[in-house]
Amino acid sequence: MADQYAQAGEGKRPTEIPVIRWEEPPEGPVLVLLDQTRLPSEEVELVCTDASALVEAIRSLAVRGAPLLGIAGAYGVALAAARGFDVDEAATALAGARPTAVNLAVGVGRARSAYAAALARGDARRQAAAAALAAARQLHREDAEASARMAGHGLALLDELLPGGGHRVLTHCNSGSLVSGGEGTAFAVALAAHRAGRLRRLWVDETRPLLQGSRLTAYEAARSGMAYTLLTDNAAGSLFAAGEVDAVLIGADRIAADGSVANKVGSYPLAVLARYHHVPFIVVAPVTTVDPQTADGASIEVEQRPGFEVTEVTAPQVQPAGAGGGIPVAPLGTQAYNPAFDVTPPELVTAIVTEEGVVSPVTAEALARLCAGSREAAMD
Ligand SMILES: CSC[C@@H](O)[C@@H](O)C(=O)COP(=O)(O)O
Repeated sequence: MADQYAQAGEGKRPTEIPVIRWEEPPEGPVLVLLDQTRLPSEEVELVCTDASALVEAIRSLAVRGAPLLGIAGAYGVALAAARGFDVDEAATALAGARPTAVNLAVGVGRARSAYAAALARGDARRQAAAAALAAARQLHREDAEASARMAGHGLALLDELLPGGGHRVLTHCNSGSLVSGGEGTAFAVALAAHRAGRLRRLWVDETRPLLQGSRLTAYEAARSGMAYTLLTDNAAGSLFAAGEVDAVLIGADRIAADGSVANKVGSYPLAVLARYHHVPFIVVAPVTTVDPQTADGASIEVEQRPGFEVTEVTAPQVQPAGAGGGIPVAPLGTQAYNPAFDVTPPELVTAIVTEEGVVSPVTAEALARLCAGSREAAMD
């Protein structure tokens, strides 16, 4: 089956411009983002001069994906501080821009605490702003390191679970370098397998309604030179039934204390399919995505997105037609159910791979031990 699919790409960098960067032109500091809503057609930068522009970029998914949201949130606080805005107000707006990915609140909290601690020890506002920026840069570096370590642990796990090699991996949404300071979470594992010569194929779910799979993951896969194939989300069942999937690799937006995993809507059905077909369902996420304050899956707030994302197809090239500015694909006035995420219970998750190691089987106790170990290491 594999031979009929075309292989694209020749090992290029994932994008020509960085996904996020801080700059200090003479007019004042700015946060420059790769506008992910414009991919794959074009790589366009979005320049944020204040936190409210960043809040809008987060809501519109110009910047997205749990780890990157954390990094962006931290830089957003630094931006507000550097430009003399009310830092608490900016931090509250940023942390609330999207509710499900816990990394956003974690990143905002890290920079805000650094700012507050600097003021508390008597630093001037300018120095406190520098402390917030240092915290954002630190988080950015840590995420890159975590990403490399997750890739190593994840590949070792794949090799252990699938000793025959030639892995055929299915992924959903986008979890590569577009969501990270490094090469990402789940996608980074697939990339490590590709580089080690052990990835036979990456199956890429298109990920309706906003197409993070086809627009972003396929983009990254093509540029990496790996063998990949795009499928509609509803084709996954027949792919499993045909015996073409050896493992599922996905990221996470929030992992509750009991091991329930919130990720892009469509992840839970894949977990059910994987269980039925005896295929490992592996979640790859940094420890910052584990939220000990959220007890279980039912306590995770799932972001509800506007219905027009389902009732219209949008693209930068099309002229406004419906409420969201896209081409209607449903009768005008149709109501849509559009949760951005779903929650997979821990019993359907084979393993959670973090930079600190692998949790399998997934239990509240094992997760708590992992998080406690990571906190201790951070304090050393
Ligand atoms: C490390 S990526 C994990 C998740 O953030 C990713 O799978 C995802 O669901 C992103 O959703 P998005 O709505 O595009 O921000």
